[in-house]
Amino acid sequence: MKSPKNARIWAEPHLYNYQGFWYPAWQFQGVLECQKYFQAQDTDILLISSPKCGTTWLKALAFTIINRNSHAITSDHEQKHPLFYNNPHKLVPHLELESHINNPIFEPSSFSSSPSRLFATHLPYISLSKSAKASSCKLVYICRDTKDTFISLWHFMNELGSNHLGPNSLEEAFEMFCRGVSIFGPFWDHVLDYWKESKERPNKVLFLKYEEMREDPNFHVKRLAEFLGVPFSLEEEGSRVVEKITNLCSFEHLSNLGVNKDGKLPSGVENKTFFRGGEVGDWKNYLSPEMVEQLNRLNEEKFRGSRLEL
Ligand SMILES: Nc1ncnc2c1ncn2[C@@H]1O[C@H](COP(=O)(O)OS(=O)(=O)O)[C@@H](OP(=O)(O)O)[C@H]1O
Repeated sequence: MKSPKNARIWAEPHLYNYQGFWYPAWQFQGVLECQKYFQAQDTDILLISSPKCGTTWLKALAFTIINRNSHAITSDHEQKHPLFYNNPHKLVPHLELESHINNPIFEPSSFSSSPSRLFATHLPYISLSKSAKASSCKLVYICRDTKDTFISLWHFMNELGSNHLGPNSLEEAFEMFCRGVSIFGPFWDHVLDYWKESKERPNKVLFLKYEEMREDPNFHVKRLAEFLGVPFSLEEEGSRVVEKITNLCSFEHLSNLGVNKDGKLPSGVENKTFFRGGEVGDWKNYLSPEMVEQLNRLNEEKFRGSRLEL
C-alpha cells in the first residue's frame, strides 16, 4: 500500500506500507529481499532497533564484545582497534541495506573474526525471515524513549532528505509519527512486538533500553556479553576490559574520532549524522506541553497491559 498524498513524508515523496509498517521506496526492496532470502544460522546475532534508538552504539558495543580476542581494546594513543577508523555501521552490516546492494548475498563484515555472524536490522518482528525467528540465532533489541526517538528521527530525516520536497516541520512530522506513519513505524508496534518476544523467549531476545544503558553502561555491557554467550572472565574484569569497552564505544569518544567527523558511508551518508548529541531528554528543547501530553497518552494506550514503560 502506498501513502495517500504526494507530499513531504519524512522528506520522502512516498512511503509504502508492508505488513503494517512504513518504508521509503529506497528501502522497501531491501526489506522484501531480506525477509525472503536471509538464512539465519544458529550462531548468528541480529541487532535490532527502530531507527534512532541506539543502533550505532549497539553495533559498536556488540562488535567490540564479540571480537575482543582478535581486536584488543586499544587506547587513543595506539588506535589499533577497527572503531578508530571505521564507523560502526561499516563494521556491522545492516541487512536490508546491504541486501539491496548485494542481493542475495549476506556477508558479515570482513573485520569480524568471531564465529558468530553479526548483522543489524530495523525490520519489525513480523517481517523477519522465517529462519531468523525459528533458528537459535540471538536477537538483541534496543529501544528508546518515544519523545527522544521522535526528535532524533525528525532531525535525521530532514538531514538525509535530499529530494526537492524539502524538510518536514516539527508539527508535520509529529502528526505523522503519532498516526504511526514513520520510517519502520508505527514506532509503538515495532517496540511492543519485540518486547512480547523477549518476555516469551528471554534466551532468544534481549530487550535493552537506551536510557538504562546511558545510566549504567558497564552493567549492560556485561549483560550483553553474557546473553551473547561470551561473558567476561574474572581476569578480564580485573583488567577493566568492561570499562575499556564502555569508554571506547561512548558517544563522547566515537563522535570525536576523525572518521566520524569527516567520513561517509558507501551510501554517501555522512558519519557525523549518526552522532547528533546523544542526550537523554533532548525532547524538552522541542516539544510543546500539548505534544508531550499526546505522546504520553499514546504510550499509555499502546503499551497498556504489557508492563512496558518508555
Ligand atoms: N555511542 C553512542 N552512545 C550513545 N548514543 C549514541 C552513540 N552513537 C550515536 N548515538 C545517538 O543515537 C542516536 C542515533 O540513533 P541510531 O544509531 O539508532 O540511528 S540509526 O537508526 O542507525 O540511523 C542519536 O541520538 P540523538 O543525538 O538524540 O539524535 C545519536 O546521537
